[in-house]
Amino acid sequence: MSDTPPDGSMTPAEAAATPDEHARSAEGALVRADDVVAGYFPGVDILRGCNFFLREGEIVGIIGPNGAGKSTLLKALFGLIPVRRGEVTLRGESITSAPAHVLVRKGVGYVPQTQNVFPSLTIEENLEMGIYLRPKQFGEQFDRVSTLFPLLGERRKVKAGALSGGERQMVAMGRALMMDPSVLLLDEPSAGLSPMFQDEVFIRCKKINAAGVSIIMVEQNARRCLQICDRGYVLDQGRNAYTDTGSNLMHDPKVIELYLGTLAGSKEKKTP
Ligand SMILES: Nc1ncnc2c1ncn2[C@@H]1O[C@H](COP(=O)(O)OP(=O)(O)OP(=O)(O)O)[C@@H](O)[C@H]1O
Repeated sequence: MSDTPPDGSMTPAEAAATPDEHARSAEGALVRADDVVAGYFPGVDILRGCNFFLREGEIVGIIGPNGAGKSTLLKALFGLIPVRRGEVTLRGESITSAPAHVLVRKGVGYVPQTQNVFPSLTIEENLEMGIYLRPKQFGEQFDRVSTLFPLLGERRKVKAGALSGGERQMVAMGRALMMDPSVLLLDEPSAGLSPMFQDEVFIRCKKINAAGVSIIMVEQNARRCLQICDRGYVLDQGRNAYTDTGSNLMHDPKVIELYLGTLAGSKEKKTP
C-alpha cells in the first residue's frame, strides 16, 4: 500500500520522506538505511523507523530539532549503537551494527561532535592515530591530507590542545581522512565555532567532497547546511519528516515554518 495520499495533501518533501518513495529512490545508493530502529536503553527507541540514503559523490545533510535523533542516526550508521530493527548497507552489502573498525577498513570515516582530538598529542600524532590500521601509509596519507589542509602540515608539531576550536575541528576531519575514506560522517562540525570559523567548516566540507569523498552531515546550523547539501533530511522524533534537495527544503514553507524558524527571512549566503 502506498504511503502517499492520492489527494496530494503532502508537500513533495513530505511525500519523498515516505517509506515507499525512499524504497524507489534509494536503489543503488552508496549508503542506505532502511526502517532503522535504535536507541540507548532497552525498550526506549530513539530512532523509530528511519530511512536514509547517500549516493556516490553527494553531500547529504540531516537537520531537525534538538533531540530528534540526528546524532543517533549517525551513530547507528557507524555501528556505535546497536540497530534493533532495519538494515544499513554500504554499496549493497549489509553493515548493520558492524563495529567501527570494520567500517573504517571499508572506507567509512566518522568525526564525533565533541572530544574529537587528543589535546596532549601533536597534530601529526593525532593524524597518526587515524591510520593506526595501516601505519606504513602514514607519510603518503599525511602528505595528501596536508595538501587539502596545508595548516596541518605547517603546524604538524603543535599540540592539538593549543589550537583554536576551528583548528581542532580541522585536525579531527584530517584524522578521519587519513584512511582515505569514500564516505565521511560528520556530527555537527560547526558546533561551538564563531560564525567566521563556521563558514570555514562548510567551505572545507565542499573541498573534501570535491576531492571525491561523499559526506553525511548532521547540523544545527540548518540553513547553512542546506546551502551546501545536494539533499537533506529533516528528522523529527526519530522519524523522517521531510526530504528533498537542500535548496527545495530551504524554500519549503512548512520546513521554514517548523524548522528554520526565525532564520527564514534571513539573507542567504553563498558558498564559494
Ligand atoms: N549516550 C546517550 N545515552 C542515552 N540517551 C542518549 C544518548 N545520546 C543521546 N541520547 C538521547 O537520544 C535522544 C536523541 O539525541 P540525539 O543526540 O540523537 O539528538 P539530536 O537530534 O542530534 O539533537 P541535538 O542537536 O540536541 O544533539 C535524546 O533524547 C537524547 O537525550
